Amino acid sequence: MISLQQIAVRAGVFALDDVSFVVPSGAYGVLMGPTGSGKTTLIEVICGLRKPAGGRVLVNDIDVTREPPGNRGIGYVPQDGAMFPTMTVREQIGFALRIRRLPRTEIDRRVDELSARLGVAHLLDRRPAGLSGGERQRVALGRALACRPAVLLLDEPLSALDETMRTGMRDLLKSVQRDFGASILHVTHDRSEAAALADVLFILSDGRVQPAEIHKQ
Ligand SMILES: Nc1ncnc2c1ncn2[C@@H]1O[C@H](COP(=O)(O)OP(=O)(O)OP(=O)(O)O)[C@@H](O)[C@H]1O
Repeated sequence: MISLQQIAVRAGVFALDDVSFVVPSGAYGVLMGPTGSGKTTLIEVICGLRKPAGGRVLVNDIDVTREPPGNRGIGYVPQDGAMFPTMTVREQIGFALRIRRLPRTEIDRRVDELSARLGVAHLLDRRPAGLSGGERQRVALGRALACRPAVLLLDEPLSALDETMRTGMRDLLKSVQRDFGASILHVTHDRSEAAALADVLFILSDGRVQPAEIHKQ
């Protein structure tokens, strides 16, 4: 469960004053809204990269508003996939596990399992420069899932992909929701993507988040 309660946030002259919404436990939430409406800003507040001026962020009923990003039980896939250029795919996926000082054998076991699940096992020794957009997104997803987060935040994860890859990645995201049991919040501009994926849909516009109907196609 992800719950935002009366969040206020400032980014330069941009401000949101009173944003509240809930993605229920295990649900796939989609957040839509015009360019510049503050979707990424809200995602950054949820994962702890941006400090809110007021309000609370709850993950599975626990107030994480003052917790550092690594203590929130949240996996984050940023808009550009943001890879570390010098690390191999194995190192990227295992990164958060090394920070948590898990034993080497456990890290290798989890990375092997995840990379097989996400279809990137053949890429483990490669570096990001040679990866396609779809491969990068799968690796970024693996890195976010490695710590078995309660919540997964996805900022426009399909926007750089062509139609075929997009369909494959949509199916993968739905199966990740099923298999990992995480609550998901996915930001997109694409209505058909929202309709295909969302259990709950929210629109951010003029500083307000409102629930919206999902028109399944
Ligand atoms: N560090 C900053 N300094 C000044 N303004 C900022 C900063 N970060 C974000 N903003 C502004 O906050 C507003 C919201 O930006 P944000 O990236 O959250 O929008 P968005 O809804 O994710 O947009 P898009 O759909 O284009 O990705 C924008 O007007 C942006 O210019």
